[in-house]
Amino acid sequence: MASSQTGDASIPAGPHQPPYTYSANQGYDQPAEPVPPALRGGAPLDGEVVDEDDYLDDVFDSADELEDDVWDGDATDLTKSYNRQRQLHGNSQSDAPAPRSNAQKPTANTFSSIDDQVSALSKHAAKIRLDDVKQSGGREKDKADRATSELVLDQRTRMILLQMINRGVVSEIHGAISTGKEANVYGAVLHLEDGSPSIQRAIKVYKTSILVFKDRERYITGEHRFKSGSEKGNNRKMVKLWAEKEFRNLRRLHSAGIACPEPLKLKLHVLVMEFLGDKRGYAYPRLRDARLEGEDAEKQWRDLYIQLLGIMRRLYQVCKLVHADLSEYNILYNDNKLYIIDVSQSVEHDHPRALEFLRMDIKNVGDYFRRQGVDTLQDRTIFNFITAPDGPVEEPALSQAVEHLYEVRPAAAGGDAEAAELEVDNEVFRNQYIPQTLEEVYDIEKDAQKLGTAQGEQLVYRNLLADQVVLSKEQKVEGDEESGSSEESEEEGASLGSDDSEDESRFEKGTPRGKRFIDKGEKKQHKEAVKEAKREKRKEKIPKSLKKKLVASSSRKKK
Ligand SMILES: Nc1ncnc2c1ncn2[C@@H]1O[C@H](COP(=O)(O)OP(=O)(O)OP(=O)(O)O)[C@@H](O)[C@H]1O
Ligand SMILES: [Mg+2]
Repeated sequence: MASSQTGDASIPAGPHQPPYTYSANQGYDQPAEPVPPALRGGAPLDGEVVDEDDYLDDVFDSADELEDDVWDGDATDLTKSYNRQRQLHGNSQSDAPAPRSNAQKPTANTFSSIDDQVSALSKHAAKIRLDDVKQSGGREKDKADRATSELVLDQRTRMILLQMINRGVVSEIHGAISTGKEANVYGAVLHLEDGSPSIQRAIKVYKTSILVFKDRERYITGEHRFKSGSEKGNNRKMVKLWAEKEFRNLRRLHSAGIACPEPLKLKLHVLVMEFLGDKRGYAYPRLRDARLEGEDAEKQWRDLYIQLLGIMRRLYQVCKLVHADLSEYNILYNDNKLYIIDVSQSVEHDHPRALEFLRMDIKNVGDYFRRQGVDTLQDRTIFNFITAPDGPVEEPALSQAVEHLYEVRPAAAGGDAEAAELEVDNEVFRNQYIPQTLEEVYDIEKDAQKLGTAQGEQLVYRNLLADQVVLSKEQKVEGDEESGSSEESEEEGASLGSDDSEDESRFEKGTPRGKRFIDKGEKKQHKEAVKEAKREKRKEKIPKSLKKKLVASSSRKKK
């Protein structure tokens, strides 16, 4: 039981307990502060099983932290960061003598023990004020007076938050913007030294409870970034991966210019990101709670719908992601603009179930906007719009392309009949077969021949067939024959920590070679040759585990 951590006796005894605490840049200037109960007493929540030995180890290990590039220069310079924080939060109010400065550059190891680090952080304890809740008008009132138990942090989380304060990522943490099954989101603020206006931030804390991860399985199975499998059964590791996934996905969205919170800092299961809301700390409403006012509300809804379809295409084509939980709950709204959030479950577009998730996203979006009175397009039309390799990925061309879809859609009967027709087609589309793997698509060569005919139009995944799957595979093999070097693109094992760019080139459209049109016998022969070539290649292949080790040993470098 972790509560045993309250008593000193339960903490594995160090070789020697110094009477004074040494803190970086402060020297042995103060007797070790007793750790307030608020810090030491917090039992792990969520039914987490605790291994006492390493309960806080990873919190104080900076090896696996992620930050956005913006923070790189700053936050890795601990001296600078520490001094800044000391000025900001530390000793200005206390009567203690000015701390001695230390010319040596401190590192994480400067601290003599985790215990000391805990004490050192305790001075920030008062800056976490979770009962200070800001609620924007649209949200349900009952959420405002949440049970305090929901707001109690387990000790690891509290330590991470204190560390974030200590490092100047945020200065204070306020109440929860949202408490959910899987995560709580807190509002935070960063006060700046130069007196410029404070910056609001949002902190998403993933819960480590076992129950809530049940339905995560389907997103993970087939996701190569989770391939190692060893994570299964270890909640803390899973949650960490989950947070990391959200961080990386947000980074992809952000760099693709899709409106979303900019990810700033990640430590284990705690993610600090840009706050989407006003200067006073009120978060933008979810699209679900958005109130569009004015006489042109109808047009505003339609514009938002078109904006969202553009975002979905951009997400798919540029970020190579499917959101996989897109709905009015995971989109924030402000001033005619939509912000995409909650991308921890988003999958790569080559995830075995990516197309299924995309279809589900399209349904949710369509259903919601229809309820707002928007004349929506058919699910099938949108699916094709999003997955078609050709076409724009930038505004305003994206919106124009959607407008074009309205223009060219078959004339419908109008009124109820039209609605019924749309309903039927959507229903058919939603039940249509979507291959689970792209291999399945490749095998169905007959489908390739259907393309360009009326039958081909009915294929849900025709855009993938057209010149991505069939051609890219053949091209790849041809490339192999020429250069003998593209084995890498066959690799699925891009680890979670690796750059995904290699992956993303996989579906890039190349120049068509017309292989689909050669005669059947020749095609079969070609296929055999390809298989043989692959077999040969495999013999020389370095095992993935070895490769990883080699890469790790030659390029392991912390950010
Ligand atoms: N960057 C942000 N700025 C402002 N508000 C945010 C931000 N991120 C999240 N929120 C608020 O927190 C809520 C929950 O966030 P999110 O959807 O990411 O969590 P979640 O994974 O759905 O959590 P759960 O499933 O446990 O409810 C959002 O609906 C939004 O109101
Ligand atoms: Mg959500």
